[in-house]
Amino acid sequence: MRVVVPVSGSDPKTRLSPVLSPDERREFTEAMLADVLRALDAAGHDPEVVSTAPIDCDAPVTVDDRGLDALVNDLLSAGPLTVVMADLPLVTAETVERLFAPDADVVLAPGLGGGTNAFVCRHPDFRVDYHGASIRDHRRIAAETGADLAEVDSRLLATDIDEPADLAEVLLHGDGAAGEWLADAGFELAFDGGRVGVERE
Ligand SMILES: Nc1nc2c(ncn2[C@@H]2O[C@H](COP(=O)(O)OP(=O)(O)OP(=O)(O)O)[C@@H](O)[C@H]2O)c(=O)[nH]1
Ligand SMILES: C[C@H](OP(=O)(O)O)C(=O)O
Repeated sequence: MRVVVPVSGSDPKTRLSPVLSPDERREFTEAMLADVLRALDAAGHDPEVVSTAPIDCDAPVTVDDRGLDALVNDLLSAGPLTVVMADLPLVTAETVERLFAPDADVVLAPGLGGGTNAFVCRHPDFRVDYHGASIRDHRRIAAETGADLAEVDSRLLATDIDEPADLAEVLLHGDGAAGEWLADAGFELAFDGGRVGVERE
């Protein structure tokens, strides 16, 4: 099965702009991507990266500036496909194996906040509609196409790093390149009585 990791390579992770400069957002994106590729590789897959701009990583890269829906739906029309987002630095080989375990036409991995962090598709008619609460749209599309559906209940796969507060999850649980990058950049956990946050030296 083809395993694709889409990456926004030119101006990634704009929601992290309050805490990271444009160059830092690109570097941090590469670090998260390295963690995702390492997990896929350790689970026995040969991931390909499709990025909107050239990006440094340990996998074949295709540069394609289409938006997510146009890109992924084109790939889906060519046959079975797995998509794993690039902003999931907590993903491990074991969680990747859980994504591939169900023998369903479509397997969805929901993300925090309503997105779809990964999917496996073995059905010819399933298509994606990202953004907004895409997990709901993808459940609906799977039902409309008659595909049988499974979902993976995994905190590690669900934790996409979108907003500054999400960086705490990487410092708390990440043991790869993204956590190392944040520590080198001076990020630390911050405790102020509510959920643990981050602060920068
Ligand atoms: N190839 C490709 N990948 C994309 C595109 N938009 C987002 N991605 C990737 O899809 C995943 C989920 O996207 P988002 O969480 O919105 O990431 P983002 O676009 O870098 O972040 P924001 O600018 O904060 O929305 C990440 O792995 C992105 O790198 C796109 O237009 N093309
Ligand atoms: C691409 C989008 O990502 P989010 O913005 O939810 O992280 C989605 O999963 O629909």
